[in-house]
Amino acid sequence: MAHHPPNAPILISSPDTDTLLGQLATFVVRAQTEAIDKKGKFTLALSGGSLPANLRRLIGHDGVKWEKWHVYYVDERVVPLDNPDSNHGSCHKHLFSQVPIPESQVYTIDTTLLDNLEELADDYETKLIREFAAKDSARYPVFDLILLGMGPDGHTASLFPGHELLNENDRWVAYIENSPKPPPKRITLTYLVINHAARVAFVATGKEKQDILKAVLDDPASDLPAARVKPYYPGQLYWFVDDAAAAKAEYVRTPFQM
Ligand SMILES: O=C(O)[C@H](O)[C@@H](O)[C@H](O)[C@H](O)COP(=O)(O)O
Repeated sequence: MAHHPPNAPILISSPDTDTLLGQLATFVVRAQTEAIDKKGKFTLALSGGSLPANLRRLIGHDGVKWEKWHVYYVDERVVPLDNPDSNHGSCHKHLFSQVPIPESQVYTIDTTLLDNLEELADDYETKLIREFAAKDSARYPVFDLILLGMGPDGHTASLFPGHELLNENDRWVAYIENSPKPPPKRITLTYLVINHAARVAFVATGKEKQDILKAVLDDPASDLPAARVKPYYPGQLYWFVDDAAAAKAEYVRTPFQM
């Protein structure tokens, strides 16, 4: 596949969390509707951290077709699904337990493999291959939407500054045993997957993200993990942030079209 340069990221900054979460929900529903119109389903990958709770405005939102959703995890902590650290556990608690999404369309890690990280990552990769590679002969999975968070060190997914996984150029799903953010054992989608998505959106709030957001958005040469998210054309990157997180960034803002 010939790769075109990435589109410039679109930064949407909201005065408060409520506005931000309402816009985020509208954005997700638009992506969903476009995907369903095109191919009858919506493929989505979700992060952990604050993201699952930040999707709460989707509950009861007009136009959500939960039965068409196919949900994967951007990264997952290698713990049982009912462990408080589990990203699936968090998504289940904040969202999926409250909406009619078919359980079989939420793709969790295989918890019989918790003691074998390599097999666990391979198994999750096989789930992606089943979803994406079987139907069209695409070389990479093309998610309709990938939702990311960013840590104050610039990490995203379980891709941490200076870590060897930043250069993973082969696997779609990789494992990490020494994550600096606990818990240490995780699996993560790699840039091969993230940068082939149709849309990628970061959600970042609060003043503890000010400096890192400036570093990522204002320096086109930044090689921080979050700055390496550059979806290939025609993929588009969005940043949904609040004014507290955006306070130091000079990057141009785009008003959200309701
Ligand atoms: O499983 C994880 O730990 C996440 O996927 C991670 O990449 C997260 O998105 C960031 O650390 C931001 O977390 P917050 O949104 O909570 O700041």
